[in-house]
Amino acid sequence: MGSFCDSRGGTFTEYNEDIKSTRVLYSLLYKGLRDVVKNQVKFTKTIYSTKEVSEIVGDMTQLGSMMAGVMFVFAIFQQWFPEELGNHIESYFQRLVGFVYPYITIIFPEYQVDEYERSVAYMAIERYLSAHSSNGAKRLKANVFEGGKSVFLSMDDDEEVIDEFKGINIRWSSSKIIPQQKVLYTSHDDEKRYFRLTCHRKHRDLITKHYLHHVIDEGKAIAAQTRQRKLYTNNKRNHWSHIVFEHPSTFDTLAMDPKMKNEILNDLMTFSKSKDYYKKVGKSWKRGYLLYGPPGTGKSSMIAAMANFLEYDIYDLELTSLQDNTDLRKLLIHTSSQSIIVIEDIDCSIDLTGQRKEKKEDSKDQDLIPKKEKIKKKKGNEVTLSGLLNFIDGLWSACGSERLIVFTTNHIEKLDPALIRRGRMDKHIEMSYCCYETFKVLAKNYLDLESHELFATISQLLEETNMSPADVAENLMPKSAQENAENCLNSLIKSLENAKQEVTLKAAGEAYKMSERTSETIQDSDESSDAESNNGESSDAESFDSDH
Ligand SMILES: Nc1ncnc2c1ncn2[C@@H]1O[C@H](COP(=O)(O)OP(=O)(O)OP(=O)(O)O)[C@@H](O)[C@H]1O
Ligand SMILES: [Mg+2]
Repeated sequence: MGSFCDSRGGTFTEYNEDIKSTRVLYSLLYKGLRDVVKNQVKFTKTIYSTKEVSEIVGDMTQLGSMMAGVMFVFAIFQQWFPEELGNHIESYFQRLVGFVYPYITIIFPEYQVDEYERSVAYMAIERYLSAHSSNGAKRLKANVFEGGKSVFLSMDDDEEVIDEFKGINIRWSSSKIIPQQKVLYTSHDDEKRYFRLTCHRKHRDLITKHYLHHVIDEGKAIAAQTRQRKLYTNNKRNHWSHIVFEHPSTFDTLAMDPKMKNEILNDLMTFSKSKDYYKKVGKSWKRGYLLYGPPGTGKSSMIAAMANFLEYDIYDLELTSLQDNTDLRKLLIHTSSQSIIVIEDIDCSIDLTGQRKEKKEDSKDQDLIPKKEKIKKKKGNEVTLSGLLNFIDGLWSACGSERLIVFTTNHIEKLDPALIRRGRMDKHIEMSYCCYETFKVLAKNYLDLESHELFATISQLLEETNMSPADVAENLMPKSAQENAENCLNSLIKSLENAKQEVTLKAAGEAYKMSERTSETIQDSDESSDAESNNGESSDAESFDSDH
């Protein structure tokens, strides 16, 4: 703590002992300040004479008391003055200002009224200003992407820049409104940002008819070029939080049957170009994919490959953290177009497996079954099947466009038919165990091998075992710099032989159990037939006796 000399030579620490209350502190500080100013500060040369300094201090005191008086009157005025009268006076005042003030201002809020999504205009202006005039701004905000490779600079709050368009100067400023209600802290979601455009009113037409379109079109073009794809996930406050999405999986690295791969690529390509077609047939522009198959067969990798192929964002929806269907709808509204909404392992997300009452065989349409019933809930989870069905294919599915909805599961048999019927899950894709075609793609990707004498053995073994592409990939990955392609192929053959042995043992075990069961049944049936025959003999003897 710095020491502070006053006329009595005391130091700041002495003030410490006397402090009783803030009032005392203020008067001490005021006295200290007056002493310092009056007695001329020791380490600066004399600027004013003592007489002048005391005049200044005197004026300052008068000024201070005058300001206090004005503040007091203003507070009373604000408190008691009738509001509507105040509004009238204010509107007349605004008009008066309008006559003398030659500029117009246009405000662009970050969120439109009652909108969940950021306004397109705001985002386009943000992009435009960051590219065009952020070099004029003195305070900038930096968003770093791709691990620092790309930095997006935008104007900081309360900053101002001048843009020039067809010879006229347009002033842009950015600001934010802090919520009125007293909150402990304002999170990002509470602050409402806006851009303000100011220009001379004689350029009104040029601005509204040409300049704004130019800004928004150019901002969208810049956004498309520098688009950072994002991976979103729903957080505890039922908002989407995101990270930059960078996943290496593509359809080239995805090992699967080439015919099936092409079919999926064509399906995706057709979907992304069918905006008018979906409009013509009256369907919302979305498509459902159900990826099912054993663990480690590439379902999640397929989703990443789809997103990279279409350049879509991914919304990874964790159903278990939702409270109810409203949360589900709210999240859906917040998703942007050109995105994939993913629910992984849908069979164990919430209890959707067979929670419907046993259906009578003759029930015509699955959808007639009452969907309102609540599913046995995990603690606090009120998301219902009907909520999910509407999410996929109901009225709510129409909000937003160009969107894929992807479910993955290891157990398709557990899922409710209504959930995966066409129109909801339009395309069902089975990701299966590794076959020879899949193996060849993995060998090419992992070992740069297109053929090898060991391939024939591997092909034979793959037919006799069920090994997932994940396990095959693990074997093909060199574990040290010394391991070459042949070592990896041999390690794969070894694993396949072990898997084959397990399959044989398992089959043998099943066969043994089966034979056990049959011999037991044979034994039982022998015993029962013996018993029957004994019964038969005794009853014959009885009847013989009675006849004779
Ligand atoms: N068909 C495949 N082609 C290429 N790599 C694959 C394939 N299947 C699995 N893999 C590899 O195995 C790992 C696991 O794959 P992935 O996560 O996609 O499996 P999954 O089907 O989603 O499994 P789970 O059902 O357990 O979620 C990934 O690192 C991926 O590289
Ligand atoms: Mg997965």
